[in-house]
Amino acid sequence: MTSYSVGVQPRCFALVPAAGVGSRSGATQPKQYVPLAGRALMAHTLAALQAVPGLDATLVVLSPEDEQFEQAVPGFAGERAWVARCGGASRAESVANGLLELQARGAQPHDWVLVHDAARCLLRPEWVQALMAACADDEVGGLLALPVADTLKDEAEGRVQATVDRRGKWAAQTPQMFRLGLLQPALRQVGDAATDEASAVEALGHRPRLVAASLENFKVTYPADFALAERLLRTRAE
Ligand SMILES: Nc1ccn([C@@H]2O[C@H](COP(=O)(O)OP(=O)(O)OP(=O)(O)O)[C@@H](O)[C@H]2O)c(=O)n1
Ligand SMILES: C[C@](O)(CO)[C@H](O)COP(=O)(O)O
Repeated sequence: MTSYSVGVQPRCFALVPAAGVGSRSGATQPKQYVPLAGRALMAHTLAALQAVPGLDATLVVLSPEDEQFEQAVPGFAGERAWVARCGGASRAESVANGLLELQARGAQPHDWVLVHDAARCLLRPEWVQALMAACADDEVGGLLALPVADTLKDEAEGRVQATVDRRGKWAAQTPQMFRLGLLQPALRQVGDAATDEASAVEALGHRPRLVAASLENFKVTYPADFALAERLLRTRAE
């Protein structure tokens, strides 16, 4: 594979896919705009990323039909905070379109891209820093993740088919951090089949690094997740 370790200092960009509709959330608007602890869910996510030292810029990828962002996250856009309404029909397409936007803004193949779900609003800057430190000298890159703590079941028609050996199993979170020059061809090859960036990179034969994060870095997905996220955000603010 291409060796990026010698020569120019890579830059680090955050790319936040935020073009989903939140169909599982039960909300009447895209879940990234649901108010939590005084501001839109996604405003918490972006504030955490903006507090990470060493991130050169953050790009938010919105749906082309989005009319809410500027009101929901006032004052976001700036020199190091970019917004593009180039979201696609799937998360993978939104990320791929975001990578093209980063390129158009000068990102180079050796630069790092940290893809983070807008819906993971409990992110802490120190977890991102831990990922960046772990991947800085890595050829491939890596992701935040959590070793599975529950017993895992395989299901068929509402009944247990089998108990799955959970040893060595991790639940993938975000950010997921890869070089632009690796992630772009990986997503191009795998397309919508990739539910995360790591699986696209894995499909090219690489083994991303796993960096342990926290249960708190969960993705708001189902109706009950909003109340949990709000409680945690309010506790942090105390
Ligand atoms: N076409 C899409 C679909 C998803 N996302 C983003 O990808 C992240 C993780 O996806 P998920 O939790 O699945 O969000 P939704 O697709 O909005 O939710 P659902 O699958 O319940 O509809 C979210 O921040 C979401 O906005 C995106 O940018 N473009
Ligand atoms: C990328 C991700 O957050 C890793 O857990 C997750 O796969 C995204 O959610 P989706 O439901 O697959 O879109």
